[in-house]
Amino acid sequence: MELCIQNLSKSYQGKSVLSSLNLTFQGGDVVGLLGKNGAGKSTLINCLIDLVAPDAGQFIFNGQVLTGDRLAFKKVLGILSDVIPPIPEFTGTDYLRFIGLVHKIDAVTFQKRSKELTDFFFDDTNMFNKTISQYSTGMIKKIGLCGAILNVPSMLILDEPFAGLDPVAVKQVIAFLQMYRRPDRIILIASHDLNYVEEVANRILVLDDAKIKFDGELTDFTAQGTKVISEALFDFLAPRKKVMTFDWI
Ligand SMILES: Nc1ncnc2c1ncn2[C@@H]1O[C@H](COP(=O)(O)OP(=O)(O)OP(=O)(O)O)[C@@H](O)[C@H]1O
Repeated sequence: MELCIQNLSKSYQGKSVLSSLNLTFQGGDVVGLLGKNGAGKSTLINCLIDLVAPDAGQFIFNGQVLTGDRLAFKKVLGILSDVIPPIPEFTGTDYLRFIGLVHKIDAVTFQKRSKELTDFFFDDTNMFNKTISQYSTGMIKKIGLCGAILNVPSMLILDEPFAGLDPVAVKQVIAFLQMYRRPDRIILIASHDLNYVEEVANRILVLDDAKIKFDGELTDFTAQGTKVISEALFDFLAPRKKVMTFDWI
């Protein structure tokens, strides 16, 4: 399992968000994608999952350049992103059934996977008969995660998976990801929840000024654990010092 991103560029209204990025993801990678608000993390993900057309660049999946509908790649993809939320008019059960149909998962396999996933992530299974429009933020995230995993994706992409989850749910997601990572799977997690990222990632990517500022092992990023991850990120991003001039406070 290998995905190469070559010379990926994207601008919005003349402002470069991604500038000639080159990256390779390999099986076993659990990547924490970090960066400030507006750094381009979601744009990178959206280009990767074919929601946003890049200005330039190509994706090479297992040696094949992805073109057209990229179906071979999408079949092995699992995505959790607020940009494509679970359909609010569906019940949780219907939503998972819909995902199962999209991936042509047979009925017996579907029953087993959906039951085991929902039993793991949810306490109150009565909710599955209610429409997703009645779910809380965390419940929407969890049903979205169940949907993302249903096809047992080789590439699992999670955009802000921890945002809106209570601490118990976060623990469940982390435990699940620790179970899910394998030498033949890639997990890409864009998140600001650095301590949670640290519990699952083995590789860190930092995006800043449309470029990759850091790409390496988590242990190198934190200088063999001598820095906490937030401090390490702070060092890379070196934010401008702003002078406080609130004379009205
Ligand atoms: N559809 C769009 N039209 C115009 N500009 C956009 C669009 N989508 C994103 N941008 C701009 O691209 C830049 C990167 O946005 P993006 O959402 O990728 O950042 P991010 O790193 O995911 O941020 P955050 O951490 O806040 O989620 C921002 O300046 C944003 O305003």
